[in-house]
Amino acid sequence: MKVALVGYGKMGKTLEKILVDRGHEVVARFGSEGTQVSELKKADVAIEFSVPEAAYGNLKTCLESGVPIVTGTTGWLDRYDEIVSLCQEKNGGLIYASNFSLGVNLFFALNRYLADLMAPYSDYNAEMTEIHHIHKLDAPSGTAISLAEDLIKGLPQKDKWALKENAQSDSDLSIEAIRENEVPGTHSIRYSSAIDDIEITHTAHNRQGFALGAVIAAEYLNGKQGVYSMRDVLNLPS
Ligand SMILES: NC(=O)C1=CN([C@@H]2O[C@H](COP(=O)(O)OP(=O)(O)OC[C@H]3O[C@@H](n4cnc5c(N)ncnc54)[C@H](OP(=O)(O)O)[C@@H]3O)[C@@H](O)[C@H]2O)C=CC1
Ligand SMILES: O=C(O)C1=N[C@H](C(=O)O)C[C@H](O)C1
Repeated sequence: MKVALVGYGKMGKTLEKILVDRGHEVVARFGSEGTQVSELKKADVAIEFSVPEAAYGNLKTCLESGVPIVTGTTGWLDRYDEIVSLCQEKNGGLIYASNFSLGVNLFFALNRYLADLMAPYSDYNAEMTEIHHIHKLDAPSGTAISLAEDLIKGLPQKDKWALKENAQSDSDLSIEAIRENEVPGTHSIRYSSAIDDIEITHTAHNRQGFALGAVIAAEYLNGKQGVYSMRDVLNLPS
């Protein structure tokens, strides 16, 4: 598979190693100078990990150039529906995931299960903490938002999420976003009562899992049209 890397920072470089190990060829690399359509078109699939303000434009260019795209950039999701419509209009291919690692996708399922289990027990209050490296531009993380949206669907006590400093009522799911050293990504969900706490945590040790998952997603998308998720790629139950 010929791959264009749109965004060639920490993730782009980790992706390149995994792509080469799996027998793929990186035919183009783009950074903050932006994409070049003639180079982009050499790829079977583009993998986009850039910055929140550039993601929408990059995805639009890929879809308009007929290049299917796997994107993991976070912080641009207010425009997700526009990109899905463009993908459908162009008969393109798209996979977005706030987190591509197998471990986090299993953790998503565990979070949904736990929220359903806790729904009748209003003595427990749910809260979330995410910890990332100091270079991260967005807060809360895309993964925390995915976890929060799933939790709110299952737990009647919460109706929206808010960063801890903005949380106003008991029905807000508080998300504490901590920025610390070079932490790759840690997410915890805690149910606290006066009697005890129940807590689940996913800790990434490095970026390998994110990058491997994105490469597996690109292998899945190659030659397909449509909008897919990591649940499709990993064949996980909905
Ligand atoms: N979904 C997931 O599983 C994961 C998602 N992420 C997300 O991926 C994104 C990137 O993370 P990371 O690699 O750590 O970040 P980095 O800051 O290390 O890299 C970002 C890269 O994007 C480039 N860039 C800036 N503007 C553009 C543009 N207009 N077009 C193309 N590239 C551009 C930068 O270029 P230059 O070097 O020239 O400045 C840089 O190389 C973040 O949003 C992060 O949250 C991260 C890990 C996992
Ligand atoms: O910026 C990062 O590094 C990460 N971003 C993603 C997110 O916002 O959830 C995924 C992972 O946690 C690492």
